[in-house]
Amino acid sequence: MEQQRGMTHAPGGGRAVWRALGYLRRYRGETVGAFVALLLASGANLAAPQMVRLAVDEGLSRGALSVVRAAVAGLVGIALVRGLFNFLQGYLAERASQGVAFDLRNALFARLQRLSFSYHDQAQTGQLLTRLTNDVDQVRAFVGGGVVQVVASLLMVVGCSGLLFLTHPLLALAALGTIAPVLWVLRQFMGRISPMFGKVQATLGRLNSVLQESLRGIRVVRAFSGEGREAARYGRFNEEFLEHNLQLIRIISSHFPRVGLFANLGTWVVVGLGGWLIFHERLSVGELLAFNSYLGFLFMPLVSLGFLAAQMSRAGVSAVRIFELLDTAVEVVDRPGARALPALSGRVELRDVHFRYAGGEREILRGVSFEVEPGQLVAILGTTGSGKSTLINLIPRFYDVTAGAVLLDGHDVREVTLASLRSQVGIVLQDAMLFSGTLRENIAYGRPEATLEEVQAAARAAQAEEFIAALPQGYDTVVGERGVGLSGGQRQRVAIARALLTQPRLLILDDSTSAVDARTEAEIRRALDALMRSTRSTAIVIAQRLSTVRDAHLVIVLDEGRVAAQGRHEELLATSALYNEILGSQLQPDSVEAA
Ligand SMILES: Nc1ncnc2c1ncn2[C@@H]1O[C@H](COP(=O)(O)OP(=O)(O)OP(=O)(O)O)[C@@H](O)[C@H]1O
Repeated sequence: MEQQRGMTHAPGGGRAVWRALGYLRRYRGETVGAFVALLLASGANLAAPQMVRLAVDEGLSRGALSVVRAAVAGLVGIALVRGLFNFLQGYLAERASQGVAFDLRNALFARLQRLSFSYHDQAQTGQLLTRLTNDVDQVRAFVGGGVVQVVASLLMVVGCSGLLFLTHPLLALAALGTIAPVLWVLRQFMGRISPMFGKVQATLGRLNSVLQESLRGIRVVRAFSGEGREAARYGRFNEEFLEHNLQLIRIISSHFPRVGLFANLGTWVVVGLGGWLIFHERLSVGELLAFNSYLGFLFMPLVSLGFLAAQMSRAGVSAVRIFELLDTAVEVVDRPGARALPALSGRVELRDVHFRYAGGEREILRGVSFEVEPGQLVAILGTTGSGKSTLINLIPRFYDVTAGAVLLDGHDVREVTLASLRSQVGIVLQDAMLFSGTLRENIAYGRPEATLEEVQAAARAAQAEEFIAALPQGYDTVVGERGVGLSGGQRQRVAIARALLTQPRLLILDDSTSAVDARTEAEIRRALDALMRSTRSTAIVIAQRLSTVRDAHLVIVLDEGRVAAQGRHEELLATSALYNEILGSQLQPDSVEAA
């Protein structure tokens, strides 16, 4: 889906560029400054041929050396002014466009942080990275510098044409006639180049996706000797990327010589018709020189308008991709008038909950209902794919129910603010994701202001203190990306400490203890029990161990999205065949529980 979207040839590219230009508003000073500087530089450019005309017509042909000297001095002055204003123009325009890129990147990042899980489920990370880096860069290249040049080039075209007419109307008419084919070539060029840009960006996105995926899964790749296959997959997209870029180059390089050819046409007309006019004394040599310079000046902005048009169409494609992301609706948001969830006591109720993933055919949860009192431990059990993870994702509103309701202390989670909801729910997910940084920073992720003592207390409760203390740098140990350098069990205990530090009234654990050995698991369980007793937190745990279901106040048995049975362990043992089956096949006995 992402790919198809990327492939389309940027409908609304113009509108998107226009919208990107709106970001210049914050850099109005720089933009206007660059524009004025460019106008002055162009003015200086236009004045130069007049100096040449003066030197030839008034100086050389009349033997007035002083006029020639003055004209040369004028040319030097013009060159200096032009240099200064060109510098200012370049500098200010770049400041403005860098500012726009800065704002776009921040806006995109903020949007990605807020977008719902349902979006991230489908989006390819590589495509998103490309939008934040390369697409922003394409827009940056045009906005600012490009737009100033477009306006200046248009003014230059008008100014030069005016001066040509002033110099000699007939010659001007003839010379301008040669521009028509140039415009025709540029039009053709535009039509062919802009769809190509869309393809290039989409291919780059796919290339980055393959790269990102195979780096993330490098262990799996090695384990299955998939290096060759991955290289081939990358190679395929890389080849496609190269091919699209080459096509781009072919379009560019086959069109510009034609522009040059037609530009020569103008010179032929000037030399031929101009020479005839001089011969018949209707034009001076100086005027012809000035005329030829202006004609040259006219082609410069025309050709650069061609380049700019290409750049603009490229920026348009990228801007569409950027705004598409910025405009993606965040599905899970605070409702208007949502109020903060008061301090929870920890009662949880699911009332006839139905759920279907966005675009999914099947209902994953079909009328799930249960109630949990504050401080209780709930164990969720079920066949694989029965919807256990999905169910616990609905409590902190990672997704919204399709029908029914999730209530905390009687408040529908959709009626309260997300911040107040999630700050009171502690979650340990299957993938104990850590960030590059110190262990202390990782544990304090949910409460960065926590003191070292608080961090230590959380680590102690999560049975992580011992291994952290054994590290040379202790809590200041820097863990790599995704917690590289720690074992799976260590990572999970850090993740548990992270959840505990926020002192949640409701704790949710998804398979959190599956990556630790039985002894550690027993220790963690004891720590959690102690914690739940002391804080009276409610805990909802996807059960992996017999001890969990035995201690649970309530066991929920899920089967294909329905609650097949619920009750205490002993009751279910006696009444539910499915429960007995799952106990036998899935749960690990607590051989070391007593140890
Ligand atoms: N993000 C998603 N988008 C679409 N469908 C999904 C998504 N996540 C899970 N599913 C589907 O929902 C169903 C339930 O998945 P879920 O992960 O909740 O089951 P589970 O009981 O936790 O399974 P397991 O015990 O194997 O982890 C599965 O059929 C799965 O294919």
